[in-house]
Amino acid sequence: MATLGKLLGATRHVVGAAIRVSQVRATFQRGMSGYQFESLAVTRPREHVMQVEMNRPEKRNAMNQAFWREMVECFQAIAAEPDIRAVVVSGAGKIFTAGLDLGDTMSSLFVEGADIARKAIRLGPKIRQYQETFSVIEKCPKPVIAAVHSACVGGGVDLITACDIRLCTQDAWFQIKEVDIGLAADVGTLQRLPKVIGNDSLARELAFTSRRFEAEEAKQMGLVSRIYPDREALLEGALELASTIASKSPIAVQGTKVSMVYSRDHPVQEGLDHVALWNSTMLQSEDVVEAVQAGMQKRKPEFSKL
Ligand SMILES: CCC/C=C/C=C/C(=O)SCCNC(=O)CCNC(=O)[C@H](O)C(C)(C)COP(=O)(O)OP(=O)(O)OC[C@H]1O[C@@H](n2cnc3c(N)ncnc32)[C@H](O)[C@@H]1OP(=O)(O)O
Repeated sequence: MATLGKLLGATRHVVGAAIRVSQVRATFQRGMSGYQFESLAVTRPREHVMQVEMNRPEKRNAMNQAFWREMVECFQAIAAEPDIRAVVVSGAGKIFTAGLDLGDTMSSLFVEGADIARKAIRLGPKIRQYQETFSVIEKCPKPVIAAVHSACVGGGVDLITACDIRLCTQDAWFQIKEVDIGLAADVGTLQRLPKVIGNDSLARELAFTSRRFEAEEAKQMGLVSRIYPDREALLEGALELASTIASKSPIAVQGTKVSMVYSRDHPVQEGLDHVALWNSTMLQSEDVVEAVQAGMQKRKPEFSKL
């Protein structure tokens, strides 16, 4: 009974997501003109691939209030784009990101209220809203690749741990900086990093000390999977990887992401039940026939829009 309840819960989650996606699709079916943002530059550099670039280079891509809001709008729109199959997230200018905007966003955390409880009741939803800025990446069924060059500070680590794949340049460095500004990190690093690197002790060390670590160590711990000599090579590598992913069946790739995200947070049997339910529909896709036939005929498969 408990398993059935969980499966029904999972199904409701999937159906709920589909309804939200169709609502957003209605809003964003305006092609690239729907992707005009203040803090982000959104382009389609390759077929089926979107690049989302944090775009406040003069402020080192510090995460201001527009950013926290626009990332949600942007990724909800991407989730609903039938022709987009993979995403690259990058930073414009000198560094990837300096994390939380210590002016604009920091001041939004000082809320009005007659007493501490009333202030807390206002602040709680704001923190949850900021959490959604990165959770939306994880909820987007399309694989998201973080391409990190130079500094990735504070909120930057929260952001990249919500991505599916992380790549960086040789000169990249990372810092879970929150304790240095008097905060427990609260938008994803503490929850996701130990799972990403599979080393709880190291995750705690980095979070307690805010020790800066470099590309080689990031690769050794499993935070990034590849290191490139410079930003140009990094972006080329990230886009190439995104194109490879985009050449596969979108039904298969998105089912894989949804299943891996679900399985990370559930026991093996629940993950197996979830993917069995998922595939009882998705295995009936025309993509299975097309992928198998293309393989037999030694040709490139063609998959239709979602
Ligand atoms: C509910 C909240 C959830 C989120 C929590 C997140 C928490 C965090 O992210 S904690 C980490 C906060 N970030 C920092 O402490 C980093 C501060 N910045 C730096 O240390 C340096 O800027 C950096 C090493 C990243 C880059 O150094 P560089 O020499 O290349 O640049 P600067 O000359 O220092 O800065 C250039 C201009 O950018 C502005 N700027 C840089 N970082 C921030 C920031 N975090 N917030 C706002 N503005 C930032 C800096 O003021 C300069 O502006 P200007 O003086 O107008 O030229």
